[in-house]
Amino acid sequence: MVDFLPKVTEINPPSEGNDGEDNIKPLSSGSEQRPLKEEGQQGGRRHHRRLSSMHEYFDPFSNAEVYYGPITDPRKQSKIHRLNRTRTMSVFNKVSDFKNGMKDYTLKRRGSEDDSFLSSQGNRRFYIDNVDLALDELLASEDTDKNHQITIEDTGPKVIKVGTANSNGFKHVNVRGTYMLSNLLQELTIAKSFGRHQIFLDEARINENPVDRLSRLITTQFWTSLTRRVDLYNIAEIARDSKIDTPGAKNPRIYVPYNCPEQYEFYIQASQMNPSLKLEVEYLPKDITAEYVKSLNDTPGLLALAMEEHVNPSTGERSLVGYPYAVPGGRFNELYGWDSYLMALGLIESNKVDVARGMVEHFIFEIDHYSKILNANRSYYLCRSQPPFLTDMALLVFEKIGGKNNPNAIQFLKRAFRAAIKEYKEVWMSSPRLDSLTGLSCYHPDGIGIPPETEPDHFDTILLPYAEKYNVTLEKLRYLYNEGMIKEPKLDAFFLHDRAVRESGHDTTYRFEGVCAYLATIDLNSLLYKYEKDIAFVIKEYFGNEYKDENDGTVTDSEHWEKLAELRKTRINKYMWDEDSGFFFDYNTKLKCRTSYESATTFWSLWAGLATEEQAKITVEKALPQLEMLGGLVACTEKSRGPISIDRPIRQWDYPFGWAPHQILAWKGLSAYGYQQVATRLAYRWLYMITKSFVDYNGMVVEKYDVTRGTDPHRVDAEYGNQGADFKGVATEGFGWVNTSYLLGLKYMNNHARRALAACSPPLPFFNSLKPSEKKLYYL
Ligand SMILES: OC[C@H]1O[C@H](O[C@H]2O[C@H](CO)[C@@H](O)[C@H](O)[C@H]2O)[C@H](O)[C@@H](O)[C@@H]1O
Ligand SMILES: [Ca+2]
Repeated sequence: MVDFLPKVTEINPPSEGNDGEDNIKPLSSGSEQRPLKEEGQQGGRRHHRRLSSMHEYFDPFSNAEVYYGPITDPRKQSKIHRLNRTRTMSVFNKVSDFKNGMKDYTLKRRGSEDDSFLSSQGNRRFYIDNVDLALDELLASEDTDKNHQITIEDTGPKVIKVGTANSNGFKHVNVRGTYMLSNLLQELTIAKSFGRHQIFLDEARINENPVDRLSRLITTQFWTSLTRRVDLYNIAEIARDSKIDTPGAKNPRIYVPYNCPEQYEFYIQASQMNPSLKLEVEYLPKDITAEYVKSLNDTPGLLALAMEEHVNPSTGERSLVGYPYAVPGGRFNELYGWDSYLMALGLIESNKVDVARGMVEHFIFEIDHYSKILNANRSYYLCRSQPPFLTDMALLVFEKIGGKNNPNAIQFLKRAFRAAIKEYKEVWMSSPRLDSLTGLSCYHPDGIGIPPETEPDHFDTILLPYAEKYNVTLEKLRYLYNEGMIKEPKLDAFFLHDRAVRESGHDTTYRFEGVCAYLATIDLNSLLYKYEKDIAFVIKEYFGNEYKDENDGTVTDSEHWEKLAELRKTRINKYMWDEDSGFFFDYNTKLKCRTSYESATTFWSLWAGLATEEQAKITVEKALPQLEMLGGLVACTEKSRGPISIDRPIRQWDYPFGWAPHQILAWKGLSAYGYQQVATRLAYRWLYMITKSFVDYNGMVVEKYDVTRGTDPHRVDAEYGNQGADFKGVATEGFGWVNTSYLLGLKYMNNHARRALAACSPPLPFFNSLKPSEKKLYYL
């Protein structure tokens, strides 16, 4: 057996005195210096292990489970593995000041850093003997604003001493700067979460190129943290929801479709196995009405999703287990509609096809049992959907699981397209979402009352005049209105549109306020065009060009769907295209006029492939300059958004905020029309912003960014704030669609751009520094 631990070598006691600089805090390996001992070793003789050889065995960038797993635990190594090689050790003559606990040092001389450390040529390691104490010391010294993160806003010394592995922690070196210190904080926090008290830490791990570090974390850690897979033991945890705070929301609850008795049994079994978790299991009725959904507002619950049967190979026992899926992150701890598509793109990029596939399975289940792809699988989302992407998602997964050469993949594709056709017809091409005059579709979900998942004060400005009118508190007003005890048609209209806004995924924006349900948006109609084209393709290729719809008995062929797509394209051009501005605008079906709100979703026409070459050119020439900001595409122009005031608060899907879905769809659309260089330029901007806040703000990756801010773009004080910013010590999830955008954006970057990103080179200086031939790569 190979031995992984260096041989224990006897050393002289370290000398008194400081090996470092003035006033630099040492990151203690204990208030008392505790050299590593052999397990079972008697006190008295101090031993020193030479540790640097472990590099040959441990990848500094391995996953946390490995890096902080038992094999690297200094306390366990003697039991597990030892290195079978020895090497001459440094011998230290001084006793470290660490034994005096943390204190300020007086610089005695400078050439005191661990020489072997300095000469170790990149294979440098730290040894931290007391992770808890080191964390406390690091935070006490560097987290001056006490938010458990080390950021550029902290005003600490920005340098701390860390013991070297070669010296068994007796000698130390300086770790400097926000980025390294915050990475140190992150690593210590992770080590602690693995129950580790002592660690070896490669310098390379906390000094890693930030582009590499972030993409590594997304691929190996963030997706894992965001992935859920229901089983008998975790359902109570998965069902928990931080969004609703009513007494009836205290216990976790799962709602099961009326015709899924196996699932009902499964959840009952789960609740009986651990009664202390108080999991409540309820059947849903066959007919799910808006009235019924409203009646669940105070007793919200998770909605059951697709499960597969597992057979235990040794016992033959059968059990259900959920298909895996990813949640967006932050407070959004359930399966979402369009987030799932956007995450699937990144998951596939990270070779996590099973999760992407699982989400398609869930969508098929949702269409079958809830008659739509849900906004998300919580009871309060039962009436509304989100932007539809199922056909593209299914095709992407299909290709990854073997495509036309795999009969199972073909079956999967057919099931997904049957569901998508049902969704297309029954959700998007039926009343109330279909506008029969134009033949275009609107976001227009059913529902009653105030959406319960929103932040409590979100509607205060709207509700206040009514509270005054009825001389009641806002809370009372909400109750009276939700229970239908007061009738206010204007509020009804407001909430009809508000629900539509939420169905659009763009909650909220002044583009949609008070009007959304009547708008045939360029977003939705581009997506439906893509559905029609994809359905035409799949019917031709995989259904023998004849599709019999079991639900309505119709038989259609590819040509039929091509015609539908052409028709929609004609209508979009007629009602939405504005050549003067270069935008596709939404069409107001009530007022029968085109709107003029300039939105980044105009690029969805390119993503779907419905714009002409000429329209794409005009879009690039005219619309793009209105939307291109420091950090990429902004959601809408400042002009369209209009002035902001106390009575007209800022909305998160408006200027100055930028969102990953807008970037991703625009990059793809532009590339498809030959504007790959424009996509590259936009991607550089977006990645720069993400990388910079990752570096400056303790590894933070958030839901959305202020694309006009150079310094702290993650700071978004709109509506429910920014998701992903609120963590202690280490961010473990990122945010789903931003994770994807980072991985996809990097595909546009050459080595030069990657290096510039790693150096956080701002877009303009970077673009200006390029040679003319290089500028072309960015359409400059
Ligand atoms: O709770 C308020 C709203 O939150 C969701 O919207 C936002 O997060 C979603 C998940 O990332 C995302 O799909 C959506 O585009 C965001 O605006 C939710 O979807 C809304 O229905 C909800 O009211
Ligand atoms: Ca801080």
